Amino acid sequence: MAEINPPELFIGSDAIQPFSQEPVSMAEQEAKPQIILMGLRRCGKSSIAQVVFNKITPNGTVLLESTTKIEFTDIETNTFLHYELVEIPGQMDIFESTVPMNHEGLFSNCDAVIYIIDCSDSYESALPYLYQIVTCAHKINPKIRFEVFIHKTDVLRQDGDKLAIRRSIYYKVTRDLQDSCLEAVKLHFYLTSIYDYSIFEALSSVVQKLIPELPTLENMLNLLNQKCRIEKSYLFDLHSKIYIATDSTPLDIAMYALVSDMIDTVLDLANIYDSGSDAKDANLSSTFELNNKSFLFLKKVNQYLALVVFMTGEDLQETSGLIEYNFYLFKKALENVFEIRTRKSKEKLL
Ligand SMILES: Nc1nc2c(ncn2[C@@H]2O[C@H](COP(=O)(O)OP(=O)(O)OP(=O)(O)O)[C@@H](O)[C@H]2O)c(=O)[nH]1
Repeated sequence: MAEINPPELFIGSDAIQPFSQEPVSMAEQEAKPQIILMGLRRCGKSSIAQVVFNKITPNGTVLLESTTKIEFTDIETNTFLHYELVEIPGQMDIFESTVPMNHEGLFSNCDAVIYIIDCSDSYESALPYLYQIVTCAHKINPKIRFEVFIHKTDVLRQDGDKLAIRRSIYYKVTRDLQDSCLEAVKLHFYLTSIYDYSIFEALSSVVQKLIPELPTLENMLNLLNQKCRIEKSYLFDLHSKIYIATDSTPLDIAMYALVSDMIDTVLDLANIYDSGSDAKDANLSSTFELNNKSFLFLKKVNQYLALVVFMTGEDLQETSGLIEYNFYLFKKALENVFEIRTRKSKEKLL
């Protein structure tokens, strides 16, 4: 199978092939990755899905009714991110034989399990079910990744309390797995809440792992940073506000919050002044000037994705030409990566 080489970036567009977005076939759709959302009753599964993907306000989730059957949601929000979210109701024990879809079928096709623990309740009661899921799912499909969201952290006032709970859960879970000789199974822990940006950040980390081109995208963003003296850059999915890639510098949650607010503002304004023309929409860009000569610059790269960068100490008037040119090359390179992906998945199906 041909390897994906990083596209030739920032040296001119001659080497880059034109972008073609062809319809996805049935077989390709079936191959999409699957993420399972699990946890005890009322831990917050539906709320997370509704807030992130359906734009319900966090307060609006208070009235959500308990889920009674397994829910499958196809999430295709951009060219790189197409997966299925499967929500298992908290009242359903998937290890019971009466459940409509048995756990073997469930885990054998799944890429990641997100297990949600309500830390506002007695979180220890959620640990035996987590242990049961990890041991069983790992046996059926050793490739599954386990992501644990320690959720509703907004109810904990002190950062110290959040870290103490995380430490305690981590310690108990790893000890139980070690006792079962399963220390090789790695779990990732996140502190989340729908009342702040932590849930978007955690989901970004989870879904990024589903994108095989992630190292290439990271490389491209690193190169862009170098060429334009950018401090931080993100490739955002505009619909869900999940970022599908960022450069290799450390992530700052305050910066993420700022970028996220910027996207909301720009999209709201774009909706108000929308001319209805696709061409205008595709060229959408915006600059926010912050304190101390720093800037946030957003530019749409296609219908779903936007590149957002943070710069300090630059005179934007002077550098705007350089940025525009490199953004253009970035966009072309991205199209190239997507084309390689489409070609590879077609080859796989032959
Ligand atoms: N404080 C706080 N409450 C939350 C958060 N996320 C969800 N909730 C609340 O938790 C309650 C239960 O949320 P659901 O999303 O219905 O829980 P669920 O896991 O889907 O429940 P089942 O369908 O019974 O499995 C709701 O009242 C939500 O408003 C959060 O981050 N913080």
